[in-house]
Amino acid sequence: MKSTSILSCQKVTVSFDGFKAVQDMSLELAAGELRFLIGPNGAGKTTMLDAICGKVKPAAGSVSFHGRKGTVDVTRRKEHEIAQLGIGRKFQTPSIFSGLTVEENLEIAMSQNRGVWATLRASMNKTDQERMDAELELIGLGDKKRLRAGLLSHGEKQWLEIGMMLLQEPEILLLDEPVAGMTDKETDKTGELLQQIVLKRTVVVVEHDMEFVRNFASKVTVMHEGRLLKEGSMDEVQRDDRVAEVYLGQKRRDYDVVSSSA
Ligand SMILES: Nc1ncnc2c1ncn2[C@@H]1O[C@H](COP(=O)(O)OP(=O)(O)OP(=O)(O)O)[C@@H](O)[C@H]1O
Repeated sequence: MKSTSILSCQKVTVSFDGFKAVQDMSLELAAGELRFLIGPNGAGKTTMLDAICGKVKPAAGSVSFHGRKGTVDVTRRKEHEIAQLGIGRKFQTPSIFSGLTVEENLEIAMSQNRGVWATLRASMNKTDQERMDAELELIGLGDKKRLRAGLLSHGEKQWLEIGMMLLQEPEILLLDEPVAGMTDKETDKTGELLQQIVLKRTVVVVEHDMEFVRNFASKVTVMHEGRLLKEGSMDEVQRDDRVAEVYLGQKRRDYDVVSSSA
């Protein structure tokens, strides 16, 4: 039973010039869960991830990370410190080095974790090589490790970036629309990859692709106008009239997908 809390956000409010993009939002994550954060455009999903990774500072509320190094009040730390503590953030556009090979990209990610040591060591040792091979296998790019990253498909680039993040050993991974622009096959592979990742880590995914959410989510958090609207299984969320209403008002297409399987 995975029930140890790894992140606790209490009544978080984020304001931009007086406009509350996130308001009184609470979110509790258990270690090892794959949580989906959904809601219509402008609901505050991305801003909530920003508050967790320190990109924005809440005007009110608390964000406590119960990581390997004990409990940390994230709102008091800088973004790079939070990343080092174990909260990794992936944005929509992959930030990889296109001119370098897949393997070289992963090598750089691994050395970033190590700081000074990496610059002192010219080549990877056996343990590093094994970690790298395991990561390549996990992200499904083993046979493309010598290919220049710029030549990968859109989906493969996203997986490479996820692999790079994993080599930095985050305890929580925050992903913003990871399957946007992917083919159906790539989307399914991404879902399977996330299921593998949560065997060791906790993942939060902001997502608009409802079919993807339905296929891979166990617990879903719905936001609307900066607030928590509903939390529960996809079935519970799909049956909720208020959820249907906000999707009807703002995103007819998403709602149709949600309701068609309810
Ligand atoms: N830096 C900012 N300055 C001012 N307003 C902002 C800023 N960032 C976000 N907002 C506003 O806050 C609200 C929430 O935005 P946010 O991007 O968090 O929503 P979202 O749920 O992720 O939306 P989407 O699904 O469209 O990406 C929106 O109204 C947005 O315009």
